[in-house]
Amino acid sequence: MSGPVGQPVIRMTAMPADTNAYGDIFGGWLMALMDSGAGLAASLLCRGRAVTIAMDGMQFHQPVAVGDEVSVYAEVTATGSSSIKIAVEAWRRHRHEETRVKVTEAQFTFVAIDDNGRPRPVHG
Ligand SMILES: CCCCCCCCCCCCCCCC(=O)SCCNC(=O)CCNC(=O)[C@H](O)C(C)(C)COP(=O)(O)OP(=O)(O)OC[C@H]1O[C@@H](n2cnc3c(N)ncnc32)[C@H](O)[C@@H]1OP(=O)(O)O
Repeated sequence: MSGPVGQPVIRMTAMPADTNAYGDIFGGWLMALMDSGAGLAASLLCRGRAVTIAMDGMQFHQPVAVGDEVSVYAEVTATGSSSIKIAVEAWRRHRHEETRVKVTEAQFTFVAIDDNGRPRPVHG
């Protein structure tokens, strides 16, 4: 299996407070982590504020367990006038092992915005 896309942007340990009633880590926790990671990539590229406008193709391949190391990777795949498309993946690693497994992926679209919350050019 090939490795993660792009650059590492966030690394966290999954904690008991992040679980659902069955003891699995909430999908929403992973989505929030991925959104934050994509936001870092978007803000760096546009050198300012950027907001999420779309999240497409979210796939949860495998569950995440309490204690796992969860790493988020992001890669800018395209830019428009004000929009930025970012491929994001989350990978888990059991804290006692080296093997990493991709658990989640999605395509995020961010829009660079100005001080009035309106779209602005990504570059400039
Ligand atoms: C320095 C100290 C700071 C401290 C601070 C720290 C902060 C540390 C936290 C950071 C955390 C960040 C990561 C979380 C980021 C959120 O959680 S953001 C919150 C959730 N998102 C929102 O609230 C956004 C709500 N939406 C909006 O405000 C408006 O839709 C927008 C984004 C301003 C866009 O306005 P609009 O009139 O719809 O714009 P429009 O011109 O039609 O389209 C703009 C672009 O979006 C594209 N687009 C429109 N719809 C779609 C769609 N469905 N799919 C794909 N593309 C689309 C268009 O094609 C266009 O692209 P370009 O051709 O310009 O490239």
